[in-house]
Parts: sequence; C-alpha cells; structure tokens
Amino acid sequence: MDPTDSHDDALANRIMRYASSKSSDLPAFPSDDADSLRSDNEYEEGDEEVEEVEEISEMDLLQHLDASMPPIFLAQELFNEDVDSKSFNVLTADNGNELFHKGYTCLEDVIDPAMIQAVREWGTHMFKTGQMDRASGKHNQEEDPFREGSARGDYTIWVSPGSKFLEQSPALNQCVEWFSKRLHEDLVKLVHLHGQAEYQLAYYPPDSSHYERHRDSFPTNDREDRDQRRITAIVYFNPDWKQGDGGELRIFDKGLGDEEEKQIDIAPKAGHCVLFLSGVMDHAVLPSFNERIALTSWYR
Ligand SMILES: O=C(O)CCC(=O)C(=O)O
Ligand SMILES: [Fe+2]
Repeated sequence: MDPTDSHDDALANRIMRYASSKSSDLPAFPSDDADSLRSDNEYEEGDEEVEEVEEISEMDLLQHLDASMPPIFLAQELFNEDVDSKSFNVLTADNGNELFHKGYTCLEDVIDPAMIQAVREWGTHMFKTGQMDRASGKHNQEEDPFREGSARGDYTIWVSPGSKFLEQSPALNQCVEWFSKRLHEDLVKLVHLHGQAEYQLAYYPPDSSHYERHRDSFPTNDREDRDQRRITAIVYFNPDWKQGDGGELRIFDKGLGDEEEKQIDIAPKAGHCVLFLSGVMDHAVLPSFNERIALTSWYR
C-alpha cells in the first residue's frame, strides 16, 4: 500500500474528528462509539502510523492542506459575483479587491476617538477587576487540543449583541454595532456568509504578552459549511501606540505558487481595522510592551 494513502486517510479522519469535536450539531463520529472500537490487543504493529498521526499539530495539518491547494483559491470561490461596491457602507472597492486577491485589507479611522478612549478605559477596568478570562488555559485547551496553552497571553470576554457587557459600556455597544451592522452588511454582499458572527474583546497586558502564529479556521470552498469562520475583522483601541510598544499584528503572506512568504506587520493603532480571510492567512500578535486592546469579530 502506498504509505501516503494511509497517511492521507488518517489525516482525513483527524480532520473529521477535529471538526466534529468543534461542532455540537454534527452527528457523533462513528469511531467515537466505544462498541465499534477495537480493544488494545487488537492493534497490530502496522497500526503504529495511526499513533504517529495523532501527534499532528494544527499547523502541520494546515500545511498539508495548503500543499494540495493554495487556501486563497478555495476562499475565492466563496466570493459573490457582480458586487456593487458603490452600495458599501464602510468598505471601498479596493478593500474588496485586496481581500479577494491578497486575502487581507485595512481600513483607517473606523471608530470615533472619544469612543476609542471609552472602550479602552472600560476594557482596562474589566481586566484590572479580574472580569476577563485568560484566553489560554485548561478550558481553552480542551476546546482546541492542538494549540499550546502558552500560545497566547491575552485576556478576553465575549461581547456578542445581547451580552450584559454591552449594557455596561454604550461605547463598546456602538463598536459592536459597527461590526454587526455596517461592516457585516458589506461583507454579506462581498462573500457568501450565513449570518453568524462572534465578537470578542481582548486585553494584552504589557508584559510581552503575544499570540503565536495560528490560523482562525480551516480553509473551505463549501458554501454550506457553517462551521468554519470565513472573515476575521479586528479593530484596535490603542490611542498612543508608538514604535517600540510592540503588539503588531503579523500577517504571513504566502503569495501564490512558489513566491517567498512575506511578513506584513500592522501597528495596532487606534481606530485601524484589519480584515482577512480566516481560513487563509496565518497571523500572530508580536510581544506587546504596552496595554493593548482589540475587538475581534469572526463572520461565518
Ligand atoms: O489582536 C489581534 O491583532 C489578533 C488576534 C487574533 O489573532 C485572534 O484573536 O485570533
Ligand atoms: Fe487569530
């Protein structure tokens, strides 16, 4: 048997297990049924390679998937045709083109400075009073077994519409509305989305906290797929950011074909908004030496 075949089969199994562990409405994975599993002494020497594949990290898995098809080509299949950019609320035609061709794009000054200050103060207060959760840790590790517990040093809260936190901070509520209404309406015109979105406020303490290279979802071209995030949008609340404060968002731009990977560092300046294709762009947050606050939304 060609060893790559069994590797691929095991990999496909791994992806299915991962996908089913992430989604509550998928049917149970057949081999999760204890009765259908072989007992330990039914495993033979030839089964060892399955054990090896169990060790595969999320990044290895993504590299393997990328090698068979550049993820941007898959994501491009989800873009709508004949988009009328004149009808956008906040995006420009250039933003749409960049998102399609490069996988990421930036907007400036999307939030009013007074609101930025108010959200920053509220976020800092929430952190200092112990009301934000460390994003890494046991709970997160169970949800996402591939990722190292030390991969991220930020503290987060979910702030989806209806959350009690949005009643506490009218400024944050307005920011979430910008994401959930103005930006979401544009993105629905540009890309095939199902309408679900998640919003998270993150606080990075000034102790060189960072977030290691990762991707926010698996690449997909399946219009019916509701599990994978499609677009990530982040806006920053750091009014006095200066060179040396760190905390830049690093985007790893693989280009197409044999092009060399480029690293694009984006300063987390107040009111700047970065958008990228969640299943396409690897990214990281560089060590931050000043308090760093960001609001992220993921659209499916
Ligand atoms: O805050 C940022 O710039 C990126 C955060 C991020 O990558 C994430 O939360 O998945
Ligand atoms: Fe991310």
